Amino acid sequence: MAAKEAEQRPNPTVEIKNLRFTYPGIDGHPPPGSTPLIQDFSLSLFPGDRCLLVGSNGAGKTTILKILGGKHLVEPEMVRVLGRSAFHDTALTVSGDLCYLGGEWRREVAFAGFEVSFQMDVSAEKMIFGVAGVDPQRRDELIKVLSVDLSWRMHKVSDGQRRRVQICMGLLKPFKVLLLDEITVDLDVLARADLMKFLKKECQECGATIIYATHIFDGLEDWPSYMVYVAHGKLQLAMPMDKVKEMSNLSLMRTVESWLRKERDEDRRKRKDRKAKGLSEFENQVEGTRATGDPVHVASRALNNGWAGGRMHSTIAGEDNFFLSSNRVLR
Ligand SMILES: Nc1ncnc2c1ncn2[C@@H]1O[C@H](COP(=O)(O)OP(=O)(O)OP(=O)(O)O)[C@@H](O)[C@H]1O
Repeated sequence: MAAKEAEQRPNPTVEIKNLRFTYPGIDGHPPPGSTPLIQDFSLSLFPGDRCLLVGSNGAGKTTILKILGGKHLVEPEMVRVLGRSAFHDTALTVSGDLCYLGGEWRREVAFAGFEVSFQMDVSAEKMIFGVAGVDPQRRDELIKVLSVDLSWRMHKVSDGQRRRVQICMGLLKPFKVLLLDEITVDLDVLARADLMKFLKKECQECGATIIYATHIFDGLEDWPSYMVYVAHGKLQLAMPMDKVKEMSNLSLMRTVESWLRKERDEDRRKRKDRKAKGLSEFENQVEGTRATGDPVHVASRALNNGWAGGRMHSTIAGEDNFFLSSNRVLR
């Protein structure tokens, strides 16, 4: 009976097993004596899951999404997306099956593949219809969902209007796994609600899996089917939304707020204890960087501890990085 049930269960679309990840220092290697930023992180998600990824600033959400999006190198068995290694199997992203819309995308989609800036004197129509191989029905639906006016000139629109065009373009190709790193910041309440409704439908009707990292919980009460809470690069909680609701009778925002408050109080207490013992207040500080190494993995530098020459983009915020940016969302 159990075997039959296991047989009927779909394969996970996202599978993370004991993930460890360390950002390299300036020499391309983790600073000696440091500890991994992401540790002991395991998670399985299935077709149809709408996962909300929450955690305080610096918890590791973006890092996890980028690893899933194949932007950082990790051991292939640690992260599987649609049964494949996102970093090694570039066909996953090229086909559109795996789609990452996050910080880099916000800056780069402006010219990546289209060779035009999102702030050029070009119409929204030209931008959107310039994407080849798209189902016209899906395109029409997205234009409607995001209320894009095709006559908008991209150099004259507001940040939110530009964002709508950008999101529309990002979603034109159907995806099986979508990774969203807070892309709705500039959207008005209506645009955001309609977009989240569209994304929910993609999961329910097409079996897509979405992981959405956000700090904005307005109107999200009934959106997620699954919650993941991460703190200091470690998984604190991963459970279906029904279970979260059983655990807490507070609103989604208040629930998350209570977790973060508890985490902050605990951090403060630890810092106070360390200070009282004459130790440095902050743990894991190596040469002023939070990017820390793993002595065990130093031996396996073939995997480069996350550094992928030529593929890992700079995440250093600065004017130079935003020259052709579609907006000014700095991370
Ligand atoms: N390229 C990098 N090199 C070294 N450390 C980095 C790099 N990018 C991020 N970090 C560090 O990794 C930690 C996790 O960052 P990450 O961006 O994943 O957090 P986050 O949970 O997405 O935060 P936020 O909610 O503020 O977006 C932070 O302490 C950050 O300083």
